[in-house]
Amino acid sequence: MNKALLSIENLACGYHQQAVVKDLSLSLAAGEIACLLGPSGCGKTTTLRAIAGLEPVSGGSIRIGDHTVSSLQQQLPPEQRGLGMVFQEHALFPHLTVADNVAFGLRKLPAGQRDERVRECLARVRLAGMETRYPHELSGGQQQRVALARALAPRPALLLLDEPFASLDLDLRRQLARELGDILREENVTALMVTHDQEEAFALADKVGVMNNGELEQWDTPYNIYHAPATRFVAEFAGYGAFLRGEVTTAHSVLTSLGEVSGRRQDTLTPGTAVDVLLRPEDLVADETATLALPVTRRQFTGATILYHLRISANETLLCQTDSHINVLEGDALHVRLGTKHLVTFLVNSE
Ligand SMILES: Nc1ncnc2c1ncn2[C@@H]1O[C@H](COP(=O)(O)OP(=O)(O)OP(=O)(O)O)[C@@H](O)[C@H]1O
Repeated sequence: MNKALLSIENLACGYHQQAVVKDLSLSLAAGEIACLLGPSGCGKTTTLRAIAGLEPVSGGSIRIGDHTVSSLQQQLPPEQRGLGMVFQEHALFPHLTVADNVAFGLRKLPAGQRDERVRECLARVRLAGMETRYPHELSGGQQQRVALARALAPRPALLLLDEPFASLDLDLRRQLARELGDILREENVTALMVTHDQEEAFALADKVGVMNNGELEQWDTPYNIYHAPATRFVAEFAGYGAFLRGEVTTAHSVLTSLGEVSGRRQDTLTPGTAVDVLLRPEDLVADETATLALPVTRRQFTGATILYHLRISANETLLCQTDSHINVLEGDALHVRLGTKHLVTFLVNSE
């Protein structure tokens, strides 16, 4: 395991005496890419701003490398933190060319090295040849690439990105998010990005943090966030799923209205305990030979797949994702069997 490049302990910060980020701790190793995910207003941007040194902290500490950059006792100015930043709005200098924008943080380098690094960074973001253009002569996606090249050029220890593609349309956003992962890894930069988009976070990040109401509910690999959510909130926020009420029977099973649901359980609950079992769309397998047939209340066609909403009772619905060759209409029944490999359970009425 690499040494922590960013380490936050019990961070608290807010505005006008109001706590916005509460007791947040996380650690990011050198070279890792992480995403902060969470609903609007949960404190993602405030966390990023605190790391950048743009907001004072009211408790806890932030370390970058070997230095404490924020605590109650000290607050290093943003420009001394060795950070790069990319924001949602392009924030390029409109009167400077692409090359001069990228060179902005390289003023201390000799001209030859500076030009070389500008060329290298523009090639990295696939904008070679655009050096003499001005920002207004670029598309929104190209402007964000320039902003990325500018932030990367001085080789920051840590790159902070706040919804860098939010103003772009979905296709371009997904494409840039994919490329961003490659670019960051080629540059070997440690990065923390704020996003609303769970798919973007899963595709890009080594670590994902899910925030809710100022608290970090889980900081983990994308796989664990999806398959081993620590809380109901994380379970519901990070992907489709539904809960099925049941009762623990053995270490490997829960009895529900659909029969025994079995798989490895992570919890240590005793038989007889009432639980809600999380069932992701892939935990239900469409199977013509299955005896269980559930009415389709809604179908979401995506092209390659169909997400079926299946009614179990007046207040219980399950989801099943199939390839789109399995084409059942709303109102008809889909034959399914349970295909759980592991069980994620939450105590009834727990958070
Ligand atoms: N400068 C400010 N002064 C006062 N309150 C603020 C300020 N900036 C943010 N807030 C409040 O702090 C809370 C967290 O805001 P923040 O921008 O960190 O959330 P977020 O998770 O990034 O949201 P979004 O995804 O919508 O950008 C919100 O309730 C917001 O209204």
